Amino acid sequence: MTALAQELAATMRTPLLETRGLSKHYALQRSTRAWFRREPGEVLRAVDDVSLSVMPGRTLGVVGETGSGKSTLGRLVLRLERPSGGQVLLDGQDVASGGGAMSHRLRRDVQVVLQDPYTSLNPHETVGTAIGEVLKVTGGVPAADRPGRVAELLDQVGFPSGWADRKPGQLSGGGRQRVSIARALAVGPRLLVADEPVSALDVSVQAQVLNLFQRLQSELGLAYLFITHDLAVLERIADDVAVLYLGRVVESGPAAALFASPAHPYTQALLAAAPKLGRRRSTTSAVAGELPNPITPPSGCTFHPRCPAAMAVCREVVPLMATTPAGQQVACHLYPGSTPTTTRQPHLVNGAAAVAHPTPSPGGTR
Ligand SMILES: Nc1ncnc2c1ncn2[C@@H]1O[C@H](COP(=O)(O)OP(=O)(O)OP(=O)(O)O)[C@@H](O)[C@H]1O
Repeated sequence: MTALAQELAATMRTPLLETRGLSKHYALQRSTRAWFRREPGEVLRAVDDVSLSVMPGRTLGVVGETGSGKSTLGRLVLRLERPSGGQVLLDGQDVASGGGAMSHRLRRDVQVVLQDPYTSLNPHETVGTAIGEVLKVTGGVPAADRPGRVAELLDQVGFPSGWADRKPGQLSGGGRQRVSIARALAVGPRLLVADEPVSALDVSVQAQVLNLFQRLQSELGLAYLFITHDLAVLERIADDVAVLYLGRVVESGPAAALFASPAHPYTQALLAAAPKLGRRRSTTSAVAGELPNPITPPSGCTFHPRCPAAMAVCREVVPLMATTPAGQQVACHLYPGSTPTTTRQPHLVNGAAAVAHPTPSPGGTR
């Protein structure tokens, strides 16, 4: 193998983006603490010890009910919030210890597409101006070349170049989402963090925008961290999936294995309730029982009060990640390897220090 081929092979094995034991714990306000009878120092664990990786050119889907920590995870990856613990790595390098150069690289390499592009688009500005502004700020494209580059970007997202003169109000929801994708592409990213990018769209338009994401991935080699509450969307677009419940990953693995044989009872319930893409379903919880208050999470496995397979151990002990025969990682006492040995149990009562981590799977998530 030539040196170049070896370097290329190593690049393909290194995750573009990785989180290791990433956590975000929010301090509780004094009044909230008093109301819920929590002690000073107790926190809301929005994201708790999450380890994931996104390989170049692949899509990692993150799914979970409202309040499971998906958006917080996205903000942590984008460094819009500081983590309480753990690391975010870009090409294997810790972004927190990489100084200004690393922050600059993160801003260039990782861009975001949000659910509601209206909030980020100026209603008085034309589409062309909105995209041109990004080219101006990020540099690299001389002023004279910007209109041509804007036309190219509009073409890439499926717009006629004549639409550069339109304003956001003259576009449909799908059209505005295309503009926000074009703006993200203007920076030249390698990864898009897409936070519920199709949730606000009509079902017919959802499919078109997902097609666009897929086409851009194959044309530009983009990777996606695709955040959604809707498993049907991930079935269409994800290579790997991580399922979040109350801030923790309960199952992850290759999408094909996870959809064929979901291992965790929570994933099974989400999947049973998920419609096929193209049929609208309510955004209220699809899983029996209510999502517990994250300020007072259940002990042991936090899913146990809603779990049809709950056992006594589930009320007491936080499950470790185990590997299923099909290759998923799952944190559930139903699987050998998830229940820690008695010598380790003192560390594993919910709310205590970090739980041991599995080693990365070659599939991209863990
Ligand atoms: N700035 C904050 N301060 C305190 N708590 C927060 C803050 N941001 C988020 N949370 C809490 O963290 C938890 C996770 O919220 P997050 O928005 O990440 O979930 P989500 O899965 O994205 O939900 P949704 O689908 O509704 O956006 C929730 O309990 C939320 O109330």
